[in-house]
Amino acid sequence: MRVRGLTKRYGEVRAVRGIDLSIHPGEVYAILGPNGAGKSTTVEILEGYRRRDGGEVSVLGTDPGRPTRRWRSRLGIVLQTASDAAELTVRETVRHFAAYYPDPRDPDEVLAQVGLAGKAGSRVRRLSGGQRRRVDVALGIIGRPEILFLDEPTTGFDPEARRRFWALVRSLAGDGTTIVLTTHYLDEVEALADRVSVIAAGRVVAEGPPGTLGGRAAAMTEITWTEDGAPRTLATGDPTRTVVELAARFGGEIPGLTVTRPTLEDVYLRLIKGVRDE
Ligand SMILES: Nc1ncnc2c1ncn2[C@@H]1O[C@H](COP(=O)(O)OP(=O)(O)OP(=O)(O)O)[C@@H](O)[C@H]1O
Repeated sequence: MRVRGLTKRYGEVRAVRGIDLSIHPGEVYAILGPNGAGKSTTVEILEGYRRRDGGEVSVLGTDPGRPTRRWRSRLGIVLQTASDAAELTVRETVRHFAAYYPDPRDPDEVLAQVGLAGKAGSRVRRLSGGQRRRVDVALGIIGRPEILFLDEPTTGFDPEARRRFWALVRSLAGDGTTIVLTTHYLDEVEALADRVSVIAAGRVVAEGPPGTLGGRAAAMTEITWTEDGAPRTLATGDPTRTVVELAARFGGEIPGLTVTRPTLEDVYLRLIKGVRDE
């Protein structure tokens, strides 16, 4: 999947201002960014649901601006808003959608994968918000997509459902499905993404694996300890040496020692700070 110089405006709003992305087959790729950054617009253009103003886009070798039915059947999409709940049961709904695809997965297997086997006979309308979201995910994967787009997929999930969902994403990626994930949960990015791009004000401000995003691996580590009854803090790019020196000074145990590396959240907040919507 390749995007070069993508632009999109809505009247006066320049929602996407020249985005480049390369997403490799089988990769879990996360897109992070504040509300209104242009993530959904970008993803909807990739999905063939929104027209772009400029730039080049290729998804599975096709320009999403000229989508074909066959091409659409190779994509799985879980939109941000939950699907309308009809009077159908969960199993009926999933079976109904399976019929649209040339080589669908088994509906009951998919329901088990998303943790809805016990609700297969319930009407979708009667499900809780998080359970309905799982129906959306089931519909996203029923067609055995080569690329799965997940737009804030775990909103409303309880912690156990999120973990289960993460395992599902890993297993889909393990089977070779490319996953494009937009989310506001940084732990989700850390748990799942091979690479992440941070979009702010319609541009990519950083890209890389979560562990090294924005120079995270080399960023300053904060070391705190207690000395003469008072807390001490030191920021260092060489934490091991600092700890060794402190240990030598104290002749062993360092009182109250903590070593804190910057979290993905620290790095993310630094990256988007000061990006102006000019
Ligand atoms: N259909 C539309 N008509 C007019 N403006 C729009 C439309 N869709 C989005 N926008 C504007 O474009 C900008 C980018 O919106 P977009 O939905 O792509 O952001 P986002 O990064 O997905 O945000 P969120 O995290 O809130 O989902 C925002 O300023 C938004 O108000």
